[in-house]
Amino acid sequence: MTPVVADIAQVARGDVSVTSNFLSPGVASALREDARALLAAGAFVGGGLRLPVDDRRRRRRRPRRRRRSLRGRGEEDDEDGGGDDPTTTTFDDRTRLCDVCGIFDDADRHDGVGDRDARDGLLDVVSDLRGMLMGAGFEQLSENMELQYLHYPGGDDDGGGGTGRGGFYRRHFDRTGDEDGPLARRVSLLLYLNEDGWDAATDGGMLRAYVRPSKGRDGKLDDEGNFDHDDHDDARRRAERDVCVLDIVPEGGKLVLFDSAAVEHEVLPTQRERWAVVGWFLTEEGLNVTENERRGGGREERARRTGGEVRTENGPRKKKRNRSGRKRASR
Ligand SMILES: O=C(O)CCC(=O)C(=O)O
Ligand SMILES: [Fe+2]
Repeated sequence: MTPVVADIAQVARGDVSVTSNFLSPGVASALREDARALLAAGAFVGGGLRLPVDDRRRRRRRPRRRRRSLRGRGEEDDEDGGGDDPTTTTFDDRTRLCDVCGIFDDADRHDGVGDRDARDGLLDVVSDLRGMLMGAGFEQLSENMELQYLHYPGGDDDGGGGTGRGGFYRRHFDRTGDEDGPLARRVSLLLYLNEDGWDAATDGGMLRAYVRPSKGRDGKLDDEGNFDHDDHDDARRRAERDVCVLDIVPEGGKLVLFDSAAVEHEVLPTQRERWAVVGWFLTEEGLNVTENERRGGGREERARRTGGEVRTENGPRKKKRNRSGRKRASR
């Protein structure tokens, strides 16, 4: 059987790579059942986004920083700076409503719960993806990464743990530039674990991505034509311009990859229980330029999109800059 391969070049140029049926139905369902067992055992942290108390007003994303090496799989590298301590953290359920289970920590602490083999298989898949990304030019990805199960409750009538409020995650970047620590999120990974027959019209729960291929999220390229990942000024204002909206149906087995700093995204309210794995490949600050970006990127053929995603233009994308800074026509 030909392996299903994600289009990494899309990630390198700030686009979103979507691969349907990346996981077989059996693997997706084993992982979902593992996550379901962990949820039942209380391994998930419920509700909103965990924020340091003194950051409540700013509602800035300050994610938990539980990481572990894909190679070692034993030692844990915890840089969360507040983590589980209820005296220093609070929950912001206006930004996000979903339950989270850290695969390297929360799940591991629940020995004997769920399907360890399925989880180990997931780590192999993720490790292969890291190899693939590096083979395609993302040379400097750390062996440490973050990996979580996500569970978004359905609305009242989903018959599957509904709380009366459907889950969601408001518009955000996974990497904002405010994070502490030596490692930064470089590539975001999503693997959907939902049951068959997701109907976006009635179930909602789509991942909406705001894409500006080849431009970086602040619309600026440096002199070499690379994204400037460290310039986070004006991002929100610029994100409104020249943006291409991509709605992705969270079908079981689907893989989504994107540049954590370049692609703003949100999860639309879901009426149906929604399961996912989310992960971040990390890089040391300053080591995040890919071969593709060094070569200029953005010239590859737009790869076929699988899974029936809907792409709509929010206004024309008129100009792009090439490596020498001159404008060229849009694709
Ligand atoms: O559940 C999803 O589709 C996206 C989750 C997400 O954006 C995140 O955890 O940062
Ligand atoms: Fe995200």
